[in-house]
Amino acid sequence: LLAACAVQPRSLPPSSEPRVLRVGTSSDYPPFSTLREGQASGFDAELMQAYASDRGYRLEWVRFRWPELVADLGAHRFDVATSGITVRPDRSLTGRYTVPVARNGALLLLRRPAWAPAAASPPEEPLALLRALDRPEFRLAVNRGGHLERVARAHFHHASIRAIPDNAAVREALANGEADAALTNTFEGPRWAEGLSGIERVGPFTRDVVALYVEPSRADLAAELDTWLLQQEASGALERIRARHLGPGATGPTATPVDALLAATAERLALMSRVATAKRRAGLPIEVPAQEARVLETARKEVHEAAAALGLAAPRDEAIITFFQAQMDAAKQIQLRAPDTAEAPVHSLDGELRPALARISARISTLVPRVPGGLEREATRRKAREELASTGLEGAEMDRLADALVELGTAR
Ligand SMILES: O=C(O)C(=O)C[C@]1(C(=O)O)C=C[C@@H](O)C=C1
Repeated sequence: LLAACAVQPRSLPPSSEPRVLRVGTSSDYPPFSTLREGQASGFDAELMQAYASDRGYRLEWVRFRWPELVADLGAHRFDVATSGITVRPDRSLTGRYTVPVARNGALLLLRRPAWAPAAASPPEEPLALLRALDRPEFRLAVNRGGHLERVARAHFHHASIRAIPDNAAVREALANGEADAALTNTFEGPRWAEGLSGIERVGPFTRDVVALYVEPSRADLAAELDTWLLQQEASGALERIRARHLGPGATGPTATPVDALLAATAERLALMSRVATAKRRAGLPIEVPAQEARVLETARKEVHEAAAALGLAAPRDEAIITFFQAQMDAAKQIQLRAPDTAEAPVHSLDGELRPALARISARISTLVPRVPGGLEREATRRKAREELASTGLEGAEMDRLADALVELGTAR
């Protein structure tokens, strides 16, 4: 535990003790988080201090190391983790994400080795260049244990990957020539490239979403953070914090009902290859009508509760059911297409996967009554195709989800 960062609550009377919020931070990831002498700075610090001040918390910063993030959250070492945490299915199994706070993508900073193909004009397609570089003599540095190490291992099978526990040392390895390339992202990459010569930027070649990562039992905290983040996006305050710290690498807005619903849909679908694996191992069918009925009934109930709490009219039940049925029909398509790989991790359907799906569905339910009326169908379809691009859904399947989303705003 590191020194506390006291914030005077505005919303509590002066006599009452502010509630303590323990915030996990990697502290090594500018522009998100830097921690010096107990004082946090960066995007997360400003965001969380504004939240604490609005909602009457005193912040306590708790340092985590990337490889231990999931275990630390599971062990209740903090209430919420920040630090530019990418939404990823293995993390969805353990914690609760908030609505997204930023988007980004993986970027390779490359000092092209002599053996590599010469730079082409126009530049070669990023993924084709990555394939050409994937040879044993290619030395790639990456932060150990975080999202980017996964990206590195997914794209490079032959290269020599140096996974370094200290993020700052990753840039250093590129700077001093120990590595031919460093894998970074659109937030960090531009800073890392400053002062380095002969460096090319390759990508971005993934589309990722960043959110706050909440301890799984704290549904109350996750809902309060979501409400607050949606308000900050609507008022323009979140965009100003993004602009101050993240620059053009972060493409907002993200904390709107539509963006957040599409992000939740992508997060839900990203779990489906694991659901398919669990079912194959257990000899269970992909379609489980009894489970679908439970999901629909819970959704209907949760949407009505959320609408009542927000003082908003819920969409008609028919529109709620159509939207959630579209989620499950898409889920079944992804399961059908999921490759059967022997080394895929096997998770418990009832112990891990369905509880994780239920947490995401609960977030979807609180967003449904907030979907505005009058959404433009074609624009919503285009947005859905961007946000769901990596899910493996086909165009018509994404359109169906987009149309059901538009209907939520119309059917009141
Ligand atoms: O829980 C399951 O068995 C799943 O496969 C997930 C899911 C869903 O999307 O919630 C999808 C298809 C099934 O028919 C039931 C539910």
